[in-house]
Amino acid sequence: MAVSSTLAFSDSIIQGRQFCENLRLGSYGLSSSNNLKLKGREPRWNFCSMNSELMLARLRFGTESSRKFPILSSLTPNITGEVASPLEQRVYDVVLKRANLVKEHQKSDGLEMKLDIVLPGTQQMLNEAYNRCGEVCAEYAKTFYLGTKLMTPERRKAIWAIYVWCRRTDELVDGHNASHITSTALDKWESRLEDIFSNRSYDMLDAALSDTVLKFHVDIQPFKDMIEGMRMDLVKSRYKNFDELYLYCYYVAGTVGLMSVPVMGIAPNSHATTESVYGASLALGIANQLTNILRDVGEDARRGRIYLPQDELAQAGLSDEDVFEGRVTDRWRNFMKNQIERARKYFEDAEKGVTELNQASRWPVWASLVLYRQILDEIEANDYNNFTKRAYVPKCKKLIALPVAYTRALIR
Ligand SMILES: CC(C)=CCC/C(C)=C/CC/C(C)=C/CC/C(C)=C/COP(=O)(O)OP(=O)(O)O
Repeated sequence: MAVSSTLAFSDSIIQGRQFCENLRLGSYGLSSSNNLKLKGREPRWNFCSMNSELMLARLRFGTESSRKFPILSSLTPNITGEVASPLEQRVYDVVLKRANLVKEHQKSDGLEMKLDIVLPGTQQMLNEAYNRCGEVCAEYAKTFYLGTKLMTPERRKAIWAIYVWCRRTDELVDGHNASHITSTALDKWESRLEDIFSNRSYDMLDAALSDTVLKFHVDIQPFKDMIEGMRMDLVKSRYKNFDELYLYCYYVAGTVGLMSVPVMGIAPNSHATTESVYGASLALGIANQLTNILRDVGEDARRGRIYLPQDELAQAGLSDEDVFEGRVTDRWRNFMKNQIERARKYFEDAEKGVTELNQASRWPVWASLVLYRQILDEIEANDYNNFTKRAYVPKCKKLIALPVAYTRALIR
């Protein structure tokens, strides 16, 4: 099983690699220019920093998500006149749009899922494609895969297809061929994505995603935004403040939450607003990514990257050199405590949304939430040495977490 799924995924990576290679060589009719300036890109880089009081408040309370976005329910200025920063506002606009789209579709067809008439033969090919997506998911995200087994077959297959696309996208910048990847390659990946959404596929894994996005009315924007995150990763190795980091986390992980909600489905008896459920899914993506960043500080530093807010490092009396040297000092411990607190707040925001999902979708989400959050406990247990020690959740703790997650999934 492991071998065949590795092979299955290797195939897809090889196809992806071939695709990258073709892009590099310009054989898709594009020049292989390395020019990183992208059409329409500039406005995205117009990062606005927060005012210093707001930043201090953030540091004191750990996170702004619950304070400024009480599950993102309102963006009106609060009594002190604070509003979300333009970056967060922009991310939230995406959340609102996604939620409205879902509402419109629910009104128009009364179903979350569109049922299509499929030509004979196509269904068999699609089943094979979905099975391959399942194999990839089983190989690379074992626990999550296990959880998806509890979902309805249609939803489970759709989640696999989305997972595989995200994995392939990530492989472009993180995989073996990463050093060859240019923004032009990402432009081509994006136009391939547009083809997928217009029901034109390059390979069977694309075909599975095409089928999924049509059936579940999944919108293209979060997928495009994820590619934007990869573009960001190509050119950026420092983040001035949490605002910048937040946008990066949205691009590479918050988007996964937004892609998944239409498939996971909101419980029919839920009284929560669609926006709040999307907000929670975004929060889970952000929480996961922040945790991932905190776990991988040492590994990233060895690649010359620091995914930590530079201004907060400076306020803690730390510099890039401290991170590169990897000394665990009291300053570092204090800095880490604040970062962990912030990540936990995002997990808390996410929790409120999990209970609103369809019953069968809750377990995998709870399981991944509980397990990923435990990485933060392990960083603490390692006395904040995330330079040379990798925080991981031991198997026994994972095994305990699964029934806990299952029980939580039963409760509304
Ligand atoms: C909460 C609600 C309402 C819905 C849930 C919506 C979902 C599924 C959100 C999850 C988003 C998610 C899984 C984001 C990816 C985050 C992340 C950091 C993934 C890390 O992936 P790998 O790099 O493979 O991880 P490891 O390095 O730990 O193996």
